[in-house]
Amino acid sequence: MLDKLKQEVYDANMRLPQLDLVTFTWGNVSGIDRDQGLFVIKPSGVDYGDLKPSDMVVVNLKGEVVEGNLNPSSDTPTHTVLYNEFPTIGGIVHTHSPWAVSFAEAGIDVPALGTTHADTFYGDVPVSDALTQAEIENAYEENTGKVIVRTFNERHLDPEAVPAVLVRQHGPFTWGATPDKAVYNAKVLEVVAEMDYHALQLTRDNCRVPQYLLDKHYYRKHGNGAYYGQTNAQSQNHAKHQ
Ligand SMILES: O=C(CO)[C@@H](O)[C@@H](O)COP(=O)(O)O
Repeated sequence: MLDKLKQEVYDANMRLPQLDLVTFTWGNVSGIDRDQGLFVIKPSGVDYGDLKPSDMVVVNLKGEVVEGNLNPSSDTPTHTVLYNEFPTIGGIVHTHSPWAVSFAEAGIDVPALGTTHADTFYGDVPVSDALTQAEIENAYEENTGKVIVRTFNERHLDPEAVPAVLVRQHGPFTWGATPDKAVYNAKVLEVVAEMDYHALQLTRDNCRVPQYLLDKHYYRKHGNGAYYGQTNAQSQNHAKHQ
């Protein structure tokens, strides 16, 4: 079942250690088949070096395992909430990448300070509220998803325009149209978090990007007016002549 998606999610999971986004077994990637209402996620606690595509666990949108011999990621309830509440996303990543986690632990948004940020995130990457003791002691991972959704609703954020969040005292979740895009967004978040940390060490002045620069860089790569990179035809033609 869903062998192609399992391979895609496996490949995306393997990019986490390749991109230095995870230590040990921390982190996980999932991907969804919206037509079937099923998603595929990394099994819990399995070392990336021991992982196989057939180890991926298939889960429905109620969070129930429908196929797989291994336990799904402990964060499966969080992914379940996000797939239900953010209907356009196709893949989700959770990591403990250190620069993003530093902002999550400090309770600080990753601010939009430059074009590197603006190319991927249309504004600050928000930090959520801390989960309450009750939210932690009961249905913790599901409540983690609910706190993420609450953060976006309360701050009137579009999850497509800002495909990332910092769960306070925990770490980043990112998402995208595909598992691979969610991994890309996770790496960009880690890189801009490190850049922001240093910029904020160098100056206490307001060094946020102005709206017009944010617009230029974000919409240059996203939306109908996007013109960054190559058209599909140009890319296919280029690939043919490799
Ligand atoms: O956040 C944490 C641990 O704090 C988990 O996401 C991480 O260890 C990965 O757990 P899984 O192996 O996916 O169950």
